[in-house]
Order: sequence, then structure tokens, then C-alpha cells
Amino acid sequence: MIKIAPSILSADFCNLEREIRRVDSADWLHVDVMDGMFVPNISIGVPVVSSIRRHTEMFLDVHLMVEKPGRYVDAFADAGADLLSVHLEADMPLRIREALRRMEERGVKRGIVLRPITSAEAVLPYLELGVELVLVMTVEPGFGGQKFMADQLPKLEAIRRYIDRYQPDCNLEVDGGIDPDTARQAVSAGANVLVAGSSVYGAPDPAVAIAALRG
Ligand SMILES: O=C(CO)[C@H](O)[C@H](O)COP(=O)(O)O
Repeated sequence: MIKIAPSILSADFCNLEREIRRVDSADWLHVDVMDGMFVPNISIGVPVVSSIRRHTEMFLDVHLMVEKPGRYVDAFADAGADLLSVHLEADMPLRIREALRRMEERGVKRGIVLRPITSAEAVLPYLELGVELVLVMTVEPGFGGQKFMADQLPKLEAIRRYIDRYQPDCNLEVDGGIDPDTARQAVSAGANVLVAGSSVYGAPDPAVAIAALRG
């Protein structure tokens, strides 16, 4: 079963409540948090996630593009995130493990994220921990509206094999440049959660765009 997660990075931030309602036929809501250090852009933070939580019951999939993300696990858990994903490149492995352990203690689902440069094998120690999501970036993180990097497809396939072997309940999410065509490629490579920003919010009717992504 494919899940669609519209990214509110591409929404009109002046009216987030309306923008969230426009995508309520989707499965999850993807929230991109950027600190201007780990990525060269600044987006939204804890107070906005907290406000979003008060206006929707959708599953909040919060992607932390921040340095040393373990510092923020409690704050985003308090704000109502259902899942937090942290970049493997954002801190030392020991601290990434600590962040994941804290998520588990707080009852938040645990995700890990790979930049395009990071290899598939990097997920193995974390699958052993039982993470609930692996996110493969198919653009350099930081901005919406970029072109899908097809060279990430073999990595998706490899991670799908690892997941099936070691942690079959884990979701495999893909983010960056997803439209109906690249969605098909990502699903064929093993993804089951599709993040889409500009192809959903840039469409005249986001509900139609969401249906098109389901294929
Ligand atoms: O994480 C992101 C950028 O770092 C966004 O979620 C992603 O780029 C989605 O936007 P689009 O579908 O327009 O590529």
C-alpha cells in the first residue's frame, strides 16, 4: 500500500490551515525543518509544528534537516510529531543512536535519512535497532522544486532488499522531485512512501495530483 506525504514546504505559509485541508486525501503530512546550517535554507520550527498539530489529525512526518538533531527530539515530540527523521550525516553515530533512543522513549516513530552521497549500507546498523522509516533523498536537501536524481534508484533497490531481510515493517520513503513519472520509478525500486511538494501544491487541484501519484 503506497502512502502519499505532501510536503508543506511548497504550501502557502500565509494560510497553512487551508493548505493542510487541500491535501487531506493524502496519508501523511510531511514537514521539513531546516536550520540554515545543515542545509542552506531556513524553513519552520517547533511552534509551527505545534500549531499544525492543533489543526489536523493527519500523521505528522517531520524531517529534521538540522545539525545535531538529538537536541530537538523532546521539543518536536511535545509539539505533536508522530515521526521524526534524522540525517545520518547530521551528527556522530553515537548521538544519532541516542536521538533514536529518545524518540522511542517518547513514543515517536523513528526515521533515518540519507543524503544522495550516503550509501545504502549506512542503514544496516539502524535497521537492527528497528527504525520505522528510512528516507532516501532524491535531491540535495534544502529546497523544493528540484529535479529527481535517478542515480538514487539503485540505492533504493538495495535498501528495499535490506529492509525485506532485516526489518520488513520499516517504511521506505523517497523525497525530492516526485511526480507521477518519478513516483512510478521509485515505487518499482521499492519505495512505499512518496513525499511530494511542488507536484501536489503546484497543481490546480492537489487532490487530483495526490490520486495521480497513487498510480
Ligand atoms: O525535503 C525537501 C527539500 O529538502 C522537500 O520535502 C522536497 O524537496 C519536496 O519538494 P519537491 O517535491 O518539490 O521536490
